[in-house]
Amino acid sequence: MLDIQHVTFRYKKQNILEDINFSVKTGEHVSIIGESGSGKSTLLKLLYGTYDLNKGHIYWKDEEILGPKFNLITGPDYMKYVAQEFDLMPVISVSENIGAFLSNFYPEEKQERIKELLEVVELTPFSKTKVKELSGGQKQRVALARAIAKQPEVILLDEPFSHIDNFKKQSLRRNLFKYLKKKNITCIVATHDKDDVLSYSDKMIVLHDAKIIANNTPQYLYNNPENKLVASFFGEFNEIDGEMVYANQLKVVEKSDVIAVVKQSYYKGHYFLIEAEWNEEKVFFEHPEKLNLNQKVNLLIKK
Ligand SMILES: Nc1ncnc2c1ncn2[C@@H]1O[C@H](COP(=O)(O)OP(=O)(O)OP(=O)(O)O)[C@@H](O)[C@H]1O
Repeated sequence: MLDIQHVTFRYKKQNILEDINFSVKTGEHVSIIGESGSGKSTLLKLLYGTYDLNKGHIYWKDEEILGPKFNLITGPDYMKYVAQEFDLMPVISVSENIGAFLSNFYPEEKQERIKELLEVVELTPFSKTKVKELSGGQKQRVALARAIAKQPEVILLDEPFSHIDNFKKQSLRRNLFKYLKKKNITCIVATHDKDDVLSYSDKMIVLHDAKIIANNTPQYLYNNPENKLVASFFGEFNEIDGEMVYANQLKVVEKSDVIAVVKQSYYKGHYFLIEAEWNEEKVFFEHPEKLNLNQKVNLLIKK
């Protein structure tokens, strides 16, 4: 178990993280979300032992994770951290980068392992390409493969698919997260992308104003978004009488007391997102067809 106890951290005078407490069981997949600058990357760096804590403790099993005051080399050997800037060797090939930390005493096993990892990140055709000749997204995939090459007990991923195009992202995400679950690797992901969270995370931690404001399963937080920050992570929403109502929970009906005036229809593929005005406020709802400007519609919440 990874145990984070009363962690407080500041870069200069301002607390970036304040009294942070949570635990992650072995093999669990946890997402850290929050606005830009809320401290997600900093938290991953603290888990990796990059900085000394101002207060608190971090343990993996019975071992305390300590910062540079106590360790010459950052990062325990059972942990891997894939930062937003990947630290690869540009003039050697993709395969050589992935295999860089694998033992040369077992050359056949090493080649087998590299082959398996190339398949996980879908880079088999690039195995002999020099890393400096790859695109940003391809480099990110090499960094991910390299991080899991030696099978860490814990992997920390900072925006792991940020450079990867939508064509590849879905399958890569499935491959990687399935692989980590199969190998029982504990995984902590800092992300802005709900698709990283909804189908894969056991828990989701929300950071705001240096604190954890929610820590629960994605299903629970989706169904009970207590505040705007959580609701906005999952999609377009309205605040109606203090309650968060997703755009897909607001329906056009024959009769209701809520009469809104359509202002805009946005094409979204299998539906339109409609922006309308009600009581001089904007409301958003989903509708199967485009609606006309200034058309009046009756709305009802249906959860
Ligand atoms: N090395 C540093 N020195 C001083 N302040 C820093 C340093 N790194 C980050 N910060 C500040 O700490 C805060 C948290 O930054 P952090 O990178 O952890 O946020 P984040 O949630 O990961 O953001 P993003 O989603 O944009 O990646 C920000 O206000 C940032 O400016």
